[in-house]
Amino acid sequence: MIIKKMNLRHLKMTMKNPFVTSFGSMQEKEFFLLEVFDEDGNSGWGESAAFQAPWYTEETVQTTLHMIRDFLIPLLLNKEINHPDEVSEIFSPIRKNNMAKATVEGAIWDLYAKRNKQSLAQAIGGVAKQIEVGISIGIQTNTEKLLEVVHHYIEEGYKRIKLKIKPGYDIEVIQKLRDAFPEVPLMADANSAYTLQDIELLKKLDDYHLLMIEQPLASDDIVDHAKLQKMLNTPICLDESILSVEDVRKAIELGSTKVINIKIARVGGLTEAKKIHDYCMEKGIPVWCGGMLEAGIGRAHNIALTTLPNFALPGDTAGSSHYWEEDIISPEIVVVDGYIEVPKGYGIGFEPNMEVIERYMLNEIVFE
Ligand SMILES: O=C(O)CCC(=O)c1ccccc1C(=O)O
Ligand SMILES: [Mg+2]
Repeated sequence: MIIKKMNLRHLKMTMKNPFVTSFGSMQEKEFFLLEVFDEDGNSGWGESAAFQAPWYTEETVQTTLHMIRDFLIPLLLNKEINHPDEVSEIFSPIRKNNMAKATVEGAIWDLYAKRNKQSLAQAIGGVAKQIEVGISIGIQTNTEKLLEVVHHYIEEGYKRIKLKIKPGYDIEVIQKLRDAFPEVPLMADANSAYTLQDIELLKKLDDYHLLMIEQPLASDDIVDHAKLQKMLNTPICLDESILSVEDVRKAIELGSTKVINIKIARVGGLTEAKKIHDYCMEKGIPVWCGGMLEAGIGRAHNIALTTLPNFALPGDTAGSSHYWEEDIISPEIVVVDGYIEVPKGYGIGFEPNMEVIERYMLNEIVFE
């Protein structure tokens, strides 16, 4: 296929509720939708994940624009591509900026699947017809509110609860949750809020049979995580520390992790995400699909990824209505009894809703 044209739309949406982590609160979500066209007029869609501020990784909305517009698009426009796996090769002269790369690669994957009259899940080798999902709950103003929110999501059927923690909002909160819901599959995500100095506190996590503790230590660390894992029974899951399959290899060799959170954006695209999946499967390490508070296009890519066989644990891909008054795709993504049905249509299997997209659009750039 030849990439004839690309359309970069900048959107701004407001989430129903602020999402609070150890770094602060966010409610506005700005992102890009990239639509790529081939020589026959087929089109594929990708969504960018970086936030306005660089609190999760170093990328931002503005660095995404800079990278896509000034580096990545010029490398692909009017080029012939036989398979989306070639895209990461073509992007290899550009270091990191994984979220920008994943936006473009995601659009190429959707286009490729559509041209081949396959669903995106089929195109990457996925097998599941439905996927199991959990929910990630931000830090709440008080424990009563948290218990109420958790109760609500358990009633809705979500398969596991992930709780954001930070120093001062951890053991006591987990204790109260466990008292209220002794059996619920529960995990905690620290987004790098602790150090090895907190070892005594972290060891107490072992009392609450958590499924795992996600990214307790620094966002670029795998050495201290290995030391910590030796002192904990609770499995460590790495998120921020993993940017590539090479990172995964090193973390597993060191014993830093027993589970991997795969985010397409953080690892630079579906091709790398699949490599990580395959490597972990070979090593007996289960994986699950993380989230970046995506709108519908990004969410659809996550669903396709989660159909691969080693996605053994529920991910963070909650339904559209958990985040948005109105999502940018039709139909919206719905969760029934903790499951999402994998769409059978070609590509991502959801239609971009142009009316809604135009309503939230700030700006549009066409490249041809
Ligand atoms: O609901 C989602 O999309 C995932 C929520 C989540 O946990 C998260 C949201 C924003 C940034 C980082 C993380 C994370 O997994 O650490
Ligand atoms: Mg995380």
